[in-house]
Amino acid sequence: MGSKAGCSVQRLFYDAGMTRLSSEGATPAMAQWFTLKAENPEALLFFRMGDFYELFFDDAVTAASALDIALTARGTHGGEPIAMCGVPVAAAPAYLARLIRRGFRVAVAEQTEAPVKGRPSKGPLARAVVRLVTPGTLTEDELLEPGRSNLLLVLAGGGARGRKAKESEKLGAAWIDVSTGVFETASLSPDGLPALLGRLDAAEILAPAALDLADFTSRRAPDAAAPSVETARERLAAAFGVASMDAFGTFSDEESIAAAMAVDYVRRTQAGRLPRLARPVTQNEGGILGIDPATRASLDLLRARDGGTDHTLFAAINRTASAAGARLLAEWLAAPLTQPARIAARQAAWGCLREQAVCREGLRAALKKAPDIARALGRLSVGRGLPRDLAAIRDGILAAREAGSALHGAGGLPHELARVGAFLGVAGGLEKQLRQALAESLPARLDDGGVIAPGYDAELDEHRALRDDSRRLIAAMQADYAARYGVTTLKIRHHAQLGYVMEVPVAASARLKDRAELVLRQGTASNARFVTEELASLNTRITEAAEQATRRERAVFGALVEAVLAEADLPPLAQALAELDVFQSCATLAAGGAWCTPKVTEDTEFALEGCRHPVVEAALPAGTRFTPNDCRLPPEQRVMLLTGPNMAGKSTFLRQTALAVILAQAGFPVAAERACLGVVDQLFSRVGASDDLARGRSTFMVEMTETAAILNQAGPRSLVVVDEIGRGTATLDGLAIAWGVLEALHSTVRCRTIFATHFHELARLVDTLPRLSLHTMGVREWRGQIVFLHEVLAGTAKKSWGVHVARLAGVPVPVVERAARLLKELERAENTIPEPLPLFDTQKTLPHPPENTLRKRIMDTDPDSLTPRAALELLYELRREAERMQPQAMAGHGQSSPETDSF
Ligand SMILES: Nc1ncnc2c1ncn2[C@@H]1O[C@H](COP(=O)(O)OP(=O)(O)OP(=O)(O)O)[C@@H](O)[C@H]1O
Repeated sequence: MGSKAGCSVQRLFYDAGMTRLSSEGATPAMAQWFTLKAENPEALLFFRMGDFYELFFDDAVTAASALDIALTARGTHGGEPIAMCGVPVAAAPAYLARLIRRGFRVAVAEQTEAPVKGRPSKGPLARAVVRLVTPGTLTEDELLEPGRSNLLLVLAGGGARGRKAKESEKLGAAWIDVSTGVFETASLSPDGLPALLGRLDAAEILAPAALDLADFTSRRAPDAAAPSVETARERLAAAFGVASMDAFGTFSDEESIAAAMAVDYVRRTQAGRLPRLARPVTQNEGGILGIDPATRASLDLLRARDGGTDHTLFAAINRTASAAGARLLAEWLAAPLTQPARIAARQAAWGCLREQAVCREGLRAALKKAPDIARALGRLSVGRGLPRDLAAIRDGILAAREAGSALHGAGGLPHELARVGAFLGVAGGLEKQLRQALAESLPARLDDGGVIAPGYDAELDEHRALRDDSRRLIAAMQADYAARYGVTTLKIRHHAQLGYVMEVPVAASARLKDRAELVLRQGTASNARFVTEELASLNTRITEAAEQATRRERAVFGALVEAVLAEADLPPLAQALAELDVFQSCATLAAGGAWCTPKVTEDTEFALEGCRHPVVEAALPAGTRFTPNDCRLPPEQRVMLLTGPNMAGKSTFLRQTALAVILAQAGFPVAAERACLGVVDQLFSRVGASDDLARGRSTFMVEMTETAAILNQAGPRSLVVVDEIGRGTATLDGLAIAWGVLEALHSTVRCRTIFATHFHELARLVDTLPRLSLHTMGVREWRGQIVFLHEVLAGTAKKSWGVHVARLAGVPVPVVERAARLLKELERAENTIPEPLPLFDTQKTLPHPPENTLRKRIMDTDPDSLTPRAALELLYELRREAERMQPQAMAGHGQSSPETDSF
């Protein structure tokens, strides 16, 4: 959602377009348009005219282009034609969805007054904006993804009141899912903002202009003024009908301001009506595993790097049976826990179901039938409820009861299951009432009639009988008139303006023109239409009966909605069903075999046995087996240096280790034979190149910024998995950087680390870094080719096999051959430097001047006192110096050979 393109179009359009227009000289209807547009300058205005929503001026130009619909003109304003386009009301949801997905906001202006028949109107019908549709405040099924939350996030602080954000300044965050009523808040430091943004993946973000939203900038909502903390607390208390917010917990000042702004924004988008919101729950920042956006992006948790959802961790583990269950699974996967006790409680819940196949199947069957109670409640609470939403509540309560019977068949339930199980039998009275009230076959909309079952409401039955009786009267009257006037083809029809009329063919009408009781009202080429006093009175009776039936049906529907909204047990029931679905999903996954229950502890152990990458495993071609690997990072060897050829499976190994942590701490099964993990507080994964050219940062700059973030933020309880640090720059600079980073992770940050690299020189660090272990990806050479074993073994890779991989990838043969020869040459040159490095021999390659300080340093160095690192550093300095002093000689390396010329 929220494409950058969409937003820039929008911004351009508001800046350049609307502000220069004046309503002077507008027709009354256009004056109305100007008023409504001025109230909603940041939105496209859908202006209801009959059966169409029309858009005018720049709104029309923008919408026509975004929706690929015809742009026309209607009348003039200020001497210029008024641009116009429109969408039929019946098709509006699909058009709205397209606009919202492109990041637009849409204000829907309806006619709030009905035209009165027979009374000419004095001016345009009254219109008002009844809804501001924005990406983060949706309730309609057509506009929402069933299995994903749709959040509005509001941030306060960090300059909310004109101050510049300071490192120490706390931010307040509040997020609401209008479609389900979820309302949560958090207080966080500015450092924690990227992780929160990545975790929530909000559809729309209201934030002070001073706050950098990085990759989420395109989801920014128009700025809004922040209230004072006193006003914020008063508004929140009023919204929830309590004397003070203290009743709900302790909220920081900024948290209260963010929460009040969120409530205000939602109220504004719903045209003054506040949807049913759960009371705000403050989230403890420390209770959730910190995963920054770059880590999320590199791990394909909920969305893959290609933007799809198929090849994701979520898709690999999802066995939920309901949309609400899928939403909660995604939420828990995005926010793994850090308290072993809470993790163990989730494990116990699904562990019990894994052992009880019959109960599990019963639950799945019941949950499959459970409609989305939370979203139905959300729509009903903002007055957009449909007949099917009431049916969803009825069927949801029933499905919950069925799930309850299946669950209680299991016996000896662990605490979490017993807790959710307690809600499954509630709201029986409401279910019975809805069962009696709703017709068997429901129309799509309330206005279509026939929602309430016959026999449920006596008054409604009475109006309906009268209305239906009148229909029988019409049939009788038609037969009577046909006989009386001797016209067998005579029909009594309803006409929009004339009401009921007697319609006869023109040929027969001549005979009737002298009948005094018949008044000719309309003639067409083929028919003549007459009215009579009898027909007029019938008209009144039928219209009144039908109107009364409609009114009464609406009232009964409204009363049912009230009853549903008053049922306090429904929101916890919906939550219980979702949780139960997540537990059964985990149990179903684990029961399929090959997934284990990890042991999550308070210490810093780390042992994965037979671990797999579930997404790579699922994508392997048929007949190919995934090779499981162990990963041990005990405190005494917590840093693993992993070398190995390209394509050997390093990235897969790194990612599967990070995914195992996420799954384990979300309380889910892990794709391994055994797992014992000391809880991780922050996870940093940098696997695979990325760049951010849109924000003016090169691949190397992104790599270094992310490396800096890891070194600044990681702590002893963190897990860092990094791949090819230093790859984006010159080899020697890259090696030097990788070297320094590895040392810092080992000795300063002291976190569990897997460091994958092609700089085999780093293996020498094992002599100086006591907690470093060396591992490599196994390969076998066979007839000049390499076979990847995908096994992680002790040791260091001898070479990178990059040229072989280039051949496999289809790089033209002459290039591969030339590369192979060059490689040999380079290796020979490298091998002329035996251990310990005889730096003194190379001095003769150095041109003098005698004042060359590097040369002097080399001359002064005692080779026996040289550590490998110091030796290497000197060597690299030496090489750089040589490059600088002998540009001509170095350039010779790049001269083309006959092979390359012929290529
Ligand atoms: N454990 C495994 N079992 C089976 N196949 C694997 C395994 N690990 C990786 N593969 C296969 O090998 C391919 C390459 O793996 P991966 O990208 O992890 O290699 P790499 O060493 O990181 O390569 P590079 O250094 O070029 O990035 C994967 O797409 C997958 O098909």
